[in-house]
Amino acid sequence: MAKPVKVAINGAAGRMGRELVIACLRNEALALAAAFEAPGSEAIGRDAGRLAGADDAGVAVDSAADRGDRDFDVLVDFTRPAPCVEALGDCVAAGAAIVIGTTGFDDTQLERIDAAAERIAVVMAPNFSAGVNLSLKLLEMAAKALGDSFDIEVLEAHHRHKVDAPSGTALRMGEVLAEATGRELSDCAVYARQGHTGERERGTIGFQTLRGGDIVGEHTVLFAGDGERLEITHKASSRQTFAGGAMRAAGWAASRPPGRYDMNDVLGIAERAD
Ligand SMILES: NC(=O)C1=CN([C@@H]2O[C@H](COP(=O)(O)OP(=O)(O)OC[C@H]3O[C@@H](n4cnc5c(N)ncnc54)[C@H](OP(=O)(O)O)[C@@H]3O)[C@@H](O)[C@H]2O)C=CC1
Ligand SMILES: O=C(O)C1=N[C@H](C(=O)O)C[C@H](O)C1
Repeated sequence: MAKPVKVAINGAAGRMGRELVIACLRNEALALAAAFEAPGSEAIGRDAGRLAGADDAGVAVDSAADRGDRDFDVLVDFTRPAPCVEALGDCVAAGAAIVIGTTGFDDTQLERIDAAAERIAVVMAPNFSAGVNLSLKLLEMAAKALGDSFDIEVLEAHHRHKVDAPSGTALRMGEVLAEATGRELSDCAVYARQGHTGERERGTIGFQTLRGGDIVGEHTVLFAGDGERLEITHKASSRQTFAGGAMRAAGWAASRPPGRYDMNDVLGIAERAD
């Protein structure tokens, strides 16, 4: 049997971090090798499995400042843009791959990720669920088929703790929709409406953001035409769907050459639908 892939989890005490620890412990092809938290976090020193509500994992949470001293094949990061970018240097130095689930990066941070992908395998996706990644293909097909006679709106809803808006998934959906209809998202996105807005401008893609309670993550793309409308919806009801997908990506990434990959590469549905 092949040796298990050594996985480290950055942000191990977070909402996703705890789910990632559980998903890693459940996956026989993977071994939890390390877990990191922000320097000064009260989670440091605690067992990562216990912290996640599972059995003892035999892995104590370390400070991210000590990451360079630990041995792992893949780092899985669901934190914030700044700590994620900070972790890239350690991954490059160790020759380890990175799986990035964090969302909300600015252009400079994205350039740092692209630069790291020249040295190591980087799998980055704003959503690691199989359903959302399949929906990106469906959206591409629908946008191409319906053309600009249908108005497109992207609606997303998340829990009250989410700090970035629109969600990374909604923005990715917007990019796919814009590309499928020969546009740049930056030229056609409308992120807010208030007051006397005038009529809806043809060819724009609107985004609506809802925040509240414990909503795990819901996305709907509305294609509104004359006399009919099509809605494509994905609803996540458990963070394990993201965590399981991220662990699948970690196992896949460990043996990949340097490059920037996404979840459709992992799932083997990377070709664009024509
Ligand atoms: N791609 C996908 O499928 C999904 C992506 N996400 C994304 O994942 C990210 C995290 O979401 P969520 O788990 O809800 O957020 P949380 O705030 O619950 O978790 C983030 C964790 O990262 C920790 N952290 C902060 N700084 C560092 C550091 N320097 N080193 C290591 N860890 C650090 C935080 O610690 P502290 O609280 O002490 O600051 C916290 O424990 C978000 O960007 C979200 O959009 C979420 C779900 C699915
Ligand atoms: O912050 C979250 O929780 C989520 N974030 C991701 C995003 O921004 O798209 C994915 C998921 O919907 C949950």
